[in-house]
Amino acid sequence: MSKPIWIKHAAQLATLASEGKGPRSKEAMSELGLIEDGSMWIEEGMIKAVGTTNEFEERYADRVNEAEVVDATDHLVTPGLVDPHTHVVYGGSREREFEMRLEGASYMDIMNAGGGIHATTRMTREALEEELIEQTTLRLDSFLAHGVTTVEGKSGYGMNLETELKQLRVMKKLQEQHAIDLVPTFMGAHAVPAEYKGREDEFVDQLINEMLPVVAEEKLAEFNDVFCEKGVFTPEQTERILDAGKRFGLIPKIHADEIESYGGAELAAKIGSISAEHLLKASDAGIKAMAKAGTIACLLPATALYLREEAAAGRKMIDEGVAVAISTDCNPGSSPTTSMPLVMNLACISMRLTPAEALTAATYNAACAIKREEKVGSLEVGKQADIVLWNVKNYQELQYLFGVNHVKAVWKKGVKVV
Ligand SMILES: N=CN[C@@H](CCC(=O)O)C(=O)O
Ligand SMILES: [Zn+2]
Repeated sequence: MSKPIWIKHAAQLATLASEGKGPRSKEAMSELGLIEDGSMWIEEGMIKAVGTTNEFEERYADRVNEAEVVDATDHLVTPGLVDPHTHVVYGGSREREFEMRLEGASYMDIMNAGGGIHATTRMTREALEEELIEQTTLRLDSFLAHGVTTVEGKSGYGMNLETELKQLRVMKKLQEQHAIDLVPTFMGAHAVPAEYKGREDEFVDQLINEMLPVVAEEKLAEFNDVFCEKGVFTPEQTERILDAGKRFGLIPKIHADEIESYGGAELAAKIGSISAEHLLKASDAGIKAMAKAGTIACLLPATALYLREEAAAGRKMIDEGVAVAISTDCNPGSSPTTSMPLVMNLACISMRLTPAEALTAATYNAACAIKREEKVGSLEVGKQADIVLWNVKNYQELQYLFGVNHVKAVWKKGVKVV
């Protein structure tokens, strides 16, 4: 049995204590449950107590010798960050497209010419399972180094049964092998594969009748996501796919209104999608509908920056009552990054979230977007000891000193991994 850990004298402990209340919106996004000169007691991978160091000196006076003591003087301590939207399992890379976009080509031009998602699909179909495991492990290591302890991952670079299953099985294996918790999403509807060009509805039928049943039968995914975008899947096709997924117990998510305003936010609200992703071009009516339905907005400011597009209206969404989460969108085309700290910085700079809101969006609300709020996303008794010790004194400094990785140490389920 490992020693208990006592993290003491934290300059600031941002607990995000939420008492299971569910996604935070409006003012609740600013409530970080701060404790100054904070302490935490960790045992068997779980958080056993959270409070001030003063309280702990008395409470644990007779156990201090058995514990490993971590002095967090002058350091901020937060929950492990949660990334609720990634495409982390893929083959190959697309640096040439980066150059092409700088030369003037658009994301959709490249995709329609057989590049983009189609290029990664070809490379992922060709890759051996072991190669995908090796490449994805490096990305997950990098996530951990940036303070991220839980990552959602999507399939969607197969778009045939064989490769979709290969991606999902890679995630299952990595969930067993890697310290990070991986949450799997089926995204067979990421694009219409080249071999189905002009026969889009046939592909939707295949997805519903042949892929979804196997994914569900093998319990390889918890969520079902669709790229609802002009020229990809229509709102009607999206609804059919997500409805079918629901019948197999898969929870809907939608890539909505990324490139054009297409009714994606409205659809997410209408069908009870847990979240809608991107939302760069979401309409005002869509934002209002999401607030009313309690749909979480999963915003991806690094993607907007990388595509040189204006970021989503994060400030407005919060003011309208939408619960906002943020994510890297880690993928080989529109956001090849694993840095959630950078994403928090960008959430402030390009979407005008406050530093406190950005931290909530990257922890508790992110956990809610992947239904992990009972285990991670806040520092509360009974939760997993997923904890980050930062080289800054407070949460404002974390967002202010931007573009730098301030991680000093990371514990995953009570084990020091960084
Ligand atoms: N927009 C759709 N899917 C991904 C990008 C995938 C890719 O370009 O490979 C996204 O969320 O940004
Ligand atoms: Zn995505």
